[in-house]
Amino acid sequence: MKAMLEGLEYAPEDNAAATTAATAETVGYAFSSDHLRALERDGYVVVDDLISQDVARAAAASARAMYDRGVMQNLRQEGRDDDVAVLATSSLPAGDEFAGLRPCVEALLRVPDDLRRVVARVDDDALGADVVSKVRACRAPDRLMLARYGSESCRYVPHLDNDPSDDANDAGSPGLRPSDRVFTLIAYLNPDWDATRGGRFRAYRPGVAADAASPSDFVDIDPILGRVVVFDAAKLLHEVRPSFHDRYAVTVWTRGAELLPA
Ligand SMILES: O=C(O)CCC(=O)C(=O)O
Ligand SMILES: [Fe+2]
Repeated sequence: MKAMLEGLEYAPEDNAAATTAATAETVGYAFSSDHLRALERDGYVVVDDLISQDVARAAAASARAMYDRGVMQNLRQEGRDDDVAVLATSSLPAGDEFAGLRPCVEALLRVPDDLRRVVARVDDDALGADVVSKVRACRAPDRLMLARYGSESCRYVPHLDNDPSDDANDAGSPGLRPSDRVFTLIAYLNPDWDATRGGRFRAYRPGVAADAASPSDFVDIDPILGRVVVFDAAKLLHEVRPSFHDRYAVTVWTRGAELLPA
């Protein structure tokens, strides 16, 4: 197992700027000011062209291999049924069967720099102060989470990823606490997903309580291959609806700049 988890020597903080610069010529930037306006207005934005289908497919195969190897575990947290593996971005699992994760993770780790580029290009007045300050503050983290929801109606009840009213919000080491989360980035890794499989990501409108919500109070998003959802970790109430098929995703929580090592 140790050999399997050996590092790939990928340093996200250094690498983010370099890889963004290197790929900008060929792939362009995934985010525009419209994405940031949606993020501000709705608390979330869906981006379908950040990760190519090939990259997502390779990541999906590696995620499945991780599960098959028994690396993912249920956290026994009330309200969530997923099995997860928390991985250091600097030491993604080595070996061919896991290599597919890396390009997908790299794409997610570039997002903070990409968002800052958008903010730098756009007039501040055109964007809200809250989203601008969060984009300026957010940084690529040094951990990511791989999650699998099984087919037995596995779900995650409505919650905030950064919830000050939760006793556990400040638990953990600096940089890894829920309270450190700024934006949540989730890449879905599910080829051939269709509505009969359930497992939708439900995003509630701002200010709505989940137990009093009517259908016009939320949007359901299919976890299709290569789709990325970006949302405000402290603002967007969300859930995973019961899933009737294996459902994989990789999650990155961008964190505040003040938490970066000097
Ligand atoms: O996989 C998803 O769609 C969301 C999962 C989630 O909300 C979480 O892990 O906090
Ligand atoms: Fe969540």
